[in-house]
Amino acid sequence: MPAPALGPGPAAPVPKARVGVLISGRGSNMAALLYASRLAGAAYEIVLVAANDPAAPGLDLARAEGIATFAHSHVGIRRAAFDALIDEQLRAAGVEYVALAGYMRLLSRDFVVKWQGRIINVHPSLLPLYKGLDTHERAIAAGDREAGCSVHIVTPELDDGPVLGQARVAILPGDTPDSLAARVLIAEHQLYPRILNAFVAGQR
Ligand SMILES: Nc1nc2c(c(=O)[nH]1)N[C@@H](CN(C=O)c1ccc(C(=O)N[C@@H](CCC(=O)O)C(=O)O)cc1)CN2
Ligand SMILES: NCC(=O)N[C@@H]1O[C@H](COP(=O)([O-])[O-])[C@@H](O)[C@H]1O
Repeated sequence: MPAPALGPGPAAPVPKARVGVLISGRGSNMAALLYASRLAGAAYEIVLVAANDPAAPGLDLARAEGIATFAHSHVGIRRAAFDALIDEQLRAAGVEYVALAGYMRLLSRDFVVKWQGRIINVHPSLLPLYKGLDTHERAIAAGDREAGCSVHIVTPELDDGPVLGQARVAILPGDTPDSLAARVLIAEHQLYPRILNAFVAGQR
């Protein structure tokens, strides 16, 4: 009796997309991306967390979780030169996609063009409403009934790229910018990992 023909065998695992996260502060969105990347079936892994402030608390969290980090102050360095420093670190780490997570620096055109189509950002408003900073103050001052967050493609213009996903959050009577920000942050932590996963999976 001839031995049964061996099938092709188990498919080779699809390598996970290598993601670099840029932060400036506490890094709660970075943490949400990191923990989601460890769930079964995640299409990405975080291979570097970089910050423009060596004192960013998110760096301690990343290091404690075994993620490589890079930090350098941007103060006194021309924007394009600083971005080139970040770019060098991202490429050295083999990063394929960049996720901005509370990164509070406008990126230079040269940097964005180099990463165009592979760099996304989470923004605390329902774009195109309230690009830039102080989004919750502005929504409350305008008397809006709802706020929220957006994940968008990063382009050279500020918060102007195509929106990949949004989550809406009701503005409650008596809301302050801080109380609203706290609820929008919950929505960000749910939206961002889902969008990043779909984004990298759709390009594999
Ligand atoms: N070229 C781009 N760069 C960045 C984008 C983008 O869409 N295109 N998104 C921002 C994220 N962001 C809001 O979501 C944002 C970050 C920073 C600023 C800003 O005005 N920064 C000042 C410094 C402010 C400070 O240090 O407190 C600056 O860079 O001079 C606005 C919006 C990330 N970058
Ligand atoms: N314009 C960029 C911007 O305002 N980003 C916002 O900064 C916070 C960072 O929190 P985190 O460091 O805990 O992720 C987040 O709410 C993010 O949407």
